[in-house]
Amino acid sequence: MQASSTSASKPAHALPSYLNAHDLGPWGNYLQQVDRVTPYLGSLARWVETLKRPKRILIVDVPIELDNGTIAHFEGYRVQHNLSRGPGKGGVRFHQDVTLSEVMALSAWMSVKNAAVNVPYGGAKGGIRVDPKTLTRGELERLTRRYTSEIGMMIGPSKDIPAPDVNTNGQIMAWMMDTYSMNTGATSTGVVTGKPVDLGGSLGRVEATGRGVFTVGVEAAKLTGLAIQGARVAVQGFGNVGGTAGKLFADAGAIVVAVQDHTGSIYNAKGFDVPALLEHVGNTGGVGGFKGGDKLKNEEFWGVDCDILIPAALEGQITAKNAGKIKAKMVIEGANGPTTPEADDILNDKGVLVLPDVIANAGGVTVSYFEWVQDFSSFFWTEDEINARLVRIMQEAFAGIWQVAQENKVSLRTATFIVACKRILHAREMRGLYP
Ligand SMILES: NC(=O)C1=CN([C@@H]2O[C@H](COP(=O)(O)OP(=O)(O)OC[C@H]3O[C@@H](n4cnc5c(N)ncnc54)[C@H](O)[C@@H]3O)[C@@H](O)[C@H]2O)C=CC1
Ligand SMILES: O=C(O)CCC(=O)C(=O)O
Repeated sequence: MQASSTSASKPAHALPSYLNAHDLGPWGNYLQQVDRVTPYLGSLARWVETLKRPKRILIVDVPIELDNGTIAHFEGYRVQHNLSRGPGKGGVRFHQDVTLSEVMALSAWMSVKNAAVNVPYGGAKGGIRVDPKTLTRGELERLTRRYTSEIGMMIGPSKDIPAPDVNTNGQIMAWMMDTYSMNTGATSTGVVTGKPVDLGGSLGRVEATGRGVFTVGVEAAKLTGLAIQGARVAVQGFGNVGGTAGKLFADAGAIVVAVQDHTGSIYNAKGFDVPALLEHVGNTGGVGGFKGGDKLKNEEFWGVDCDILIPAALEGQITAKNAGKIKAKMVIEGANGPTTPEADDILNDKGVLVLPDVIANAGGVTVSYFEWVQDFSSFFWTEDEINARLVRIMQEAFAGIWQVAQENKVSLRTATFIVACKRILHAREMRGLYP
């Protein structure tokens, strides 16, 4: 039977207007990545629309009293993109530029990442549109607690488990855990991960994302014949992820020649003293003003002569404008979504190997998974055990993705999406649609 003109003009998969546009910043970039994987999904392609719509979006008003007595209102979000493989999992970002499009994309990349390393989670992400550097400690605590109460209906150890992301850390997670526990009447350590070790946190979680970046970098270097000893490394973002990755590469004999963060860009052709740079960042809040190198213009950072480039700051940093300048042989995405689809194509055409976020920065959530498991059993592992398990999971996942990329002659990003999206959609298919 032929479709009627009404049903033909209104396809069953028409997207809600707020999800549709390819120019929706990070969410638009994510949609393009899904379009690229669809031809490789076989019969599961009929479920692909699932990936193009977040399951739940919560927008909350977060009012707090500032120290000066005024009431300030902040916009907060929690998005659960997909829950087919398990509870939602993903960090919380405090940043003045947070938008719904960004949180939607970050939650979707969590779904893909969690499936890529096969941890039993769906994908979620949260954020508050705030510059936390403008708040006092008391204001930050009140903001965190109010936000946690506002999203309380969505989170829980078996529902959705937040964790740290940009500008959030163990202290924020401790306040979130405490607020949720007070509201539910029972201490619930498993409601967030990335907590301080004394509150049910896991050894190794702080360094886990950077360690994962390093691990996949080493694996890819072995496969492509790039020597880590003496390799020149440039890092954008020298916080939790970039700082740890930079240190691990330096410890392995690489030289970190350029670093950029929100306070500026610096360069040292002989390589920075990375522990001294980390100490400077710890004391001053950024790399700007570090004496052990020369100042670099921010736009010059991308053209620095290096072998490995690690974007570890925010989305949309490598674009059609600067991708052509990149000299690195390998880009390891510590950040989520640092490369636009257009830049991806430019790098691919230049023969630059891109290790995509959805596998390269999966070390953090992998150790978050270990933390959650340890919290449930109240039995804690040694740091050596954690690091060994992390490295094994990252190596095995990366080897599988590498093979899929070779077999299908596709980029590592599309290969990671093939592996992950098949797992998500297979779970979706097996669960069925009706309650
Ligand atoms: N913390 C984690 O476990 C994970 C983080 N990620 C991703 O890694 C990236 C960095 O996160 P974290 O290191 O946790 O955050 P962080 O807050 O510790 O560090 C962020 C870094 O980005 C820099 N930055 C901010 N704006 C910048 C700008 N306009 N230009 C250059 N640098 C800028 C900051 O100066 C800082 O060095 C984010 O994309 C995050 O989503 C991914 C997986 C896990
Ligand atoms: O540790 C987690 O649960 C998630 C970390 C995160 O937000 C990410 O991988 O982007």
